[in-house]
Amino acid sequence: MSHNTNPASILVADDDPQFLRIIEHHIRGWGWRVESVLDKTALLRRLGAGLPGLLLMDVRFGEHDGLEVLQQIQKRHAGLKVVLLTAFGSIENAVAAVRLGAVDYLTKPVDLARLRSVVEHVYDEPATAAPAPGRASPGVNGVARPILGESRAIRELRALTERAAASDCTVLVLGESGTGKELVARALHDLGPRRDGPFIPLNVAALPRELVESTLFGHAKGAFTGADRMQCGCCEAADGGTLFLDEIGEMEIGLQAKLLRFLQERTFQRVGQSELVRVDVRIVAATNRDPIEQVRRGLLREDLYYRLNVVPIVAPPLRDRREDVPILARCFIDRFAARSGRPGASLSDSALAALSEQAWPGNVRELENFVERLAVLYPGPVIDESAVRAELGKSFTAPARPAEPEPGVLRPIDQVEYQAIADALATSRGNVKDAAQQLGLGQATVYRKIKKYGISV
Ligand SMILES: Nc1ncnc2c1ncn2[C@@H]1O[C@H](COP(=O)(O)OP(=O)(O)OP(=O)(O)O)[C@@H](O)[C@H]1O
Repeated sequence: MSHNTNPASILVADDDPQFLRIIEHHIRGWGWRVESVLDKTALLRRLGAGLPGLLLMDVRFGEHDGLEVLQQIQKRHAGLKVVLLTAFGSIENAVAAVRLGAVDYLTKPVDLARLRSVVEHVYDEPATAAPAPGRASPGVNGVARPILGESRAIRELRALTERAAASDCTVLVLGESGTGKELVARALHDLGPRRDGPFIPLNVAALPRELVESTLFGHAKGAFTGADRMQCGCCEAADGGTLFLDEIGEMEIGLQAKLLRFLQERTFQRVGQSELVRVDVRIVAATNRDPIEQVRRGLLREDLYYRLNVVPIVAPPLRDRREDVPILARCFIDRFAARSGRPGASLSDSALAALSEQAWPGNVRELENFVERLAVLYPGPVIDESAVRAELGKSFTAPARPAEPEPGVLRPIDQVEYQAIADALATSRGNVKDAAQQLGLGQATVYRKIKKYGISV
């Protein structure tokens, strides 16, 4: 069946109206058009009227099994891009979804930063920047999400990423938060021999510690309370593809020993099972900490570090390659404009120069968020230097806060944490390093919380 495609829209299918409201709000805020459907009949009807650019669908969809629905709609609408939402920890569904042709999966509760990056990855047009001259293969700039920049550091990073992709070796991606480590990991997958296999990211820091092992290796039925059936983990999900272990520095030292064994032998045991499972997986790991310092402090096993560090790739901070700021900012404004149906929006040369002066402690992610904020707040066709300066000059503005509680009234810990972080960022005028110092937390932790609560700096 052929249909009109409306590539500028995202369709969300979930039977929870409250979830839909929240998710729609965020997706719309990032500039895409979004619609939602609450049941299978509405979904099929909606797809019959024209295909969205992307369908986000819950694996448990009313009384229907989302995987069956996925199969049905893929038969009718070949080429429709689907991202499945699965319950926390039910990685098995994710495996099945990817095998059935879903382009990616997300676990619920949805991490908004990850949702956004998945949607962007699936959605945005490839190669905004021209490929480097003389490159024969599509190369890093020909993949769905190009690594942009023309600074020497970025050109070297691209060349190294392409070479490492071809070799299938284990790669450790290092760099501060927001420098593009996940982008490099995806490029390694997309350009390598496993590109047709799954790319399975696992953010170690985003999981409660006690769930990391079973999410990674799966578990047997009855392995722990609530394990009512056997489940596969990310290692199995990534069979034939790439497993991306993000924030590896946060993994518990005991589990690091098991990961090491897996790296050496490519076999592992599901939690609660003695049987060995063998898979064929490429490992890419990333950390925003200094691994040598972590080893020195006894937080990262030295033998694991050497195993992972076969090819290190360092993503440089944006402040060391300011010449890339205009290229990135132009791409972000084009992308945002295209998504939100406002083609033609641009940044003046002096606006770009003003952006290039900044240090961007949150790196490319911070620049991306800032440019989007400009695009939303200054709808004229050309955003000029005064707009940039006005926004830069504003002290950090916290998003609408929850109402102040009565003294002595207990609040959920998330709310307390949110408030503390928002306050620290307000006092430090958005400087994450200072805020982290005030809070007695590591910078990486503060960035993670900023992502978690969707705070804009
Ligand atoms: N060189 C680049 N070209 C284009 N986009 C980039 C580049 N570097 C980073 N980005 C964009 O910046 C955002 C952050 O990048 P990414 O998530 O890869 O960073 P990260 O280093 O993995 O961050 P974290 O350590 O916080 O997980 C993403 O939206 C990514 O697409």
